[in-house]
Amino acid sequence: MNAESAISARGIVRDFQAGQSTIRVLHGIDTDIKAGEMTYVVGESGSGKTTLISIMCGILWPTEGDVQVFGTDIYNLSDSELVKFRLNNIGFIFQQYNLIPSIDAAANAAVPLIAQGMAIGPAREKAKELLEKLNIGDQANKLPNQLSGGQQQRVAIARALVHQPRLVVCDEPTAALDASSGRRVMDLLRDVAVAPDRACIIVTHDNRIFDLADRILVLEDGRVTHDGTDMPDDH
Ligand SMILES: Nc1ncnc2c1ncn2[C@@H]1O[C@H](COP(=O)(O)OP(=O)(O)OP(=O)(O)O)[C@@H](O)[C@H]1O
Repeated sequence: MNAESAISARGIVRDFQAGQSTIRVLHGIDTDIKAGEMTYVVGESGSGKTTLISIMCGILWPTEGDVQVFGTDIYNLSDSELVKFRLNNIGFIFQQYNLIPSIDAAANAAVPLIAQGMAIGPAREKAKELLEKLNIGDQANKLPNQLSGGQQQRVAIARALVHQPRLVVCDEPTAALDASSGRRVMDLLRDVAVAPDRACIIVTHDNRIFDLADRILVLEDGRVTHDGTDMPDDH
């Protein structure tokens, strides 16, 4: 692994069972995600983007291959070590927000801090600061089902960033948001997630934010076909 890599993925293969047959979704991916950068993963629907980022952030086991995150070989950890590693180092924003329905927005956003042992009062305060930055501070005491889709997404974003993880991994973080909320989310992601010892990976189809990428990986049928600072001409 080179010195500035946040993630080093080697020989990543992932198969899924579909009835009697096996489908190979990732075909031996070798890539490094650099620290200090916002890396986008783009590609057509079904090209394997969600599968790849799920493997990179320790929530989906590769069929073959190794992933190092900040020098830790995550799939060689025990289950409990991996849970702890994720809690301390990784923030996720997935398309399903997975908010806890029975607790309010501030408590949902505070979950990682509470899981790390912080008392509820200060954890809620920290969570509220992020909700303010995301322009939903006034929704802090509402339950998820009292919030719009875009507001729920911002609570999920606050939850992913509240413990200042070294790696933030996002699947379509701006999909449910209007242009100005989307920009605010991207600014916040850059503030929290882009630093010399941190990294951020974003899967997106949102061409309103393509200009914000430091680096773009294009996936086609489970292979990386472009790795550069700009979008390839045919996208
Ligand atoms: N749990 C699973 N079981 C079987 N097949 C799966 C599973 N998860 C993903 N796949 C298949 O793997 C392929 C890649 O899926 P993936 O979700 O990674 O693509 P994607 O590029 O993120 O797509 P999208 O942009 O639509 O979210 C698809 O053909 C999908 O049907």
